[in-house]
Amino acid sequence: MTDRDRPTTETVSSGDGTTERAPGEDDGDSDAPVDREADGDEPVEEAGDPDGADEALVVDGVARSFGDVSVLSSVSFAAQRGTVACLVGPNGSGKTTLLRVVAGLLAPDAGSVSLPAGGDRAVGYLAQTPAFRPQFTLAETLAFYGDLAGVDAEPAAVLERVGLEAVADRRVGALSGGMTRLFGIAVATVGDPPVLVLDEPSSGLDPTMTEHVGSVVRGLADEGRTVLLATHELGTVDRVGDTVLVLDDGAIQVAAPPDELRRETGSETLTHAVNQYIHGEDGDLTVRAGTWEGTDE
Ligand SMILES: Nc1ncnc2c1ncn2[C@@H]1O[C@H](COP(=O)(O)OP(=O)(O)OP(=O)(O)O)[C@@H](O)[C@H]1O
Repeated sequence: MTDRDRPTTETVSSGDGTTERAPGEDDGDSDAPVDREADGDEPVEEAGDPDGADEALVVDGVARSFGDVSVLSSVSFAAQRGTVACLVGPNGSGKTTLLRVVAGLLAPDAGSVSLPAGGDRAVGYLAQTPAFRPQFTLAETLAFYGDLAGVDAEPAAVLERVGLEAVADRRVGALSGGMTRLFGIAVATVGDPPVLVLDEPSSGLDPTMTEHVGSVVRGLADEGRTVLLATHELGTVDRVGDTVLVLDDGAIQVAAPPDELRRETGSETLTHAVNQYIHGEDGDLTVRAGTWEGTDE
């Protein structure tokens, strides 16, 4: 039995005003790996239901506000081991907020997140705009994040996961945009967490690199990890996603495989299908003009 097979879960309960917990978090978009176990301030529960062991990630009734603005009112879903769950929704619908709650960077006001306890870390996180020190090499950067998380960084193995093993000694500042994003994914896998949370891993990349990043993400899931990613690229969702989670109005409006969404809505494109679940501000089931950027390209 591997670490990942262990039928234990870590449950992060509702926030009730507790502080945010990520080491090194600064402006709310830190790419620092999360080390829940080293924090030692979160309850860890044994899973009561071994039959549910395939449900690697369970989000139950998560709510989160900023001041008097409610962003997430009640978000619930489960994701299985070895799958890619794609979180889509209009700009400002709360995707990043939800990912940060799942990654343990932001405490929920209510609800819970359950993660498998296998591996040295429960969850790895790629921020929407990861920032690395440009003068450090990839290997040095991985060692830094390994130290931060209290795990063996294993630079060679980690870089091999994303196909960057040949450039371990290159400075991060000399990487292309696509390679930097791949490196960010690699950093998220330090400590081999069973759950990866990736915020728009291929936004702004050219089509070839977008496809490559998608393949890397798919491969990470096929090895048994659970991937939760936020994206506006519905082509990527179609290629690599097992489940589409449509977030709008503070809740998951639908959770289903891409094909099923198209079938259920009688849609030819995934964009059209997803839009059927997004509420306009006037309550119509239409896309909010100017805020939905989903494409099927
Ligand atoms: N730290 C914060 N303080 C106050 N408001 C915040 C904070 N973080 C996010 N918000 C607000 O929460 C809402 C949701 O933001 P979030 O970034 O989660 O949306 P998103 O779906 O990821 O957007 P996008 O698709 O544009 O990346 C926005 O109105 C945003 O302004």
